[in-house]
Amino acid sequence: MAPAPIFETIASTVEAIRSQLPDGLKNPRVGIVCGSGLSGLAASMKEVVEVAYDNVPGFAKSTVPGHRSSLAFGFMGDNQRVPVVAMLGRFHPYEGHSLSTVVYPIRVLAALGIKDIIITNAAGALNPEIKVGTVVVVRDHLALPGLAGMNPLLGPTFSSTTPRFLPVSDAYSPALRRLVFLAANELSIPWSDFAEGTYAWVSGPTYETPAEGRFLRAAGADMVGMSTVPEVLAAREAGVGVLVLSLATNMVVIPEKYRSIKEEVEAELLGKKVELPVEEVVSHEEVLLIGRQKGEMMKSLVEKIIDLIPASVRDESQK
Ligand SMILES: O=P(O)(O)O[C@H]1O[C@H](CO)[C@@H](O)[C@H]1O
Ligand code: HPA
Repeated sequence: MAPAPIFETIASTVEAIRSQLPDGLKNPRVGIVCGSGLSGLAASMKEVVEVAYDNVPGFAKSTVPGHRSSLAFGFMGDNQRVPVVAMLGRFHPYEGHSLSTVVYPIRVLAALGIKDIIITNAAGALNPEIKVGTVVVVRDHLALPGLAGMNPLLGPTFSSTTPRFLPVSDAYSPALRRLVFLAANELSIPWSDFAEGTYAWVSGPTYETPAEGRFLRAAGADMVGMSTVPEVLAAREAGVGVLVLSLATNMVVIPEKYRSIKEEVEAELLGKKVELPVEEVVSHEEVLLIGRQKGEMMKSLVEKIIDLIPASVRDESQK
């Protein structure tokens, strides 16, 4: 038997999810994707109902430390009571998930009715002016796997109304990006904690070599990570407004000059004292640590942004 078209599968997933929710939460307006170590973003939600990915047909399980595997539904906002859904844990291709599995939850969230999505991630900073702990409001991306043939939208179009050729030059909503800075101002978060930039998507799971880091920087990227872009593409395909917040959890190791083992050995042979450089490497533990340190600020920020999304804007499907 031919597999069911993807939108039919999604419709049955949506039905399965809604059957586990009270009426007020069946139609969330805003989606949130929690990046590595950022599952606490959903902690300010009220009247939370958690649905484990195990109980959602078509959802995989996240295998990455710092990612949980459930959807949290609840209300957010001080001024408004906005029904939201947060993905506590995402899927990455490097875990062995296909791109269609990676974007499946986004398509489901869109079918549940979200109008906007706030996608967060932990990422390495390529731009030396971006310090660890900075929140980078993403305004563009460089999808290396996508350019090389790994695009989640490859294949038959999602539905008869889905555009075959999706423009993505406008993928990152200026209206939503603006709200980040208004929210930061209201919360008195120092302006210096924010930057704007381009996110490079790489497949991972290896972190970058110095040459790769230099290459991405030269190509115009400010940040690099192993997620997000497939989700952005699926969200835009569904007409959902996208905001991406990248937390700089580490500097990508790009030494100004290579250590010369040849010179070191030569100096040693000549009896000279050799200062050995400290070799830096990135670790996922470091990534999670910064996520934990900045988690509270990110949580307040996301909550405030959701509060600031005017109902009129929230209910427009295209921005
Ligand atoms: O992008 P998120 O899921 O936040 O996680 C980032 O952190 C992990 C590497 O430390 C990678 O998965 C990278 O993409
Ligand atoms: N490179 C790629 N992905 C990442 C990094 C990095 O330095 N930090 C967190 N995710």
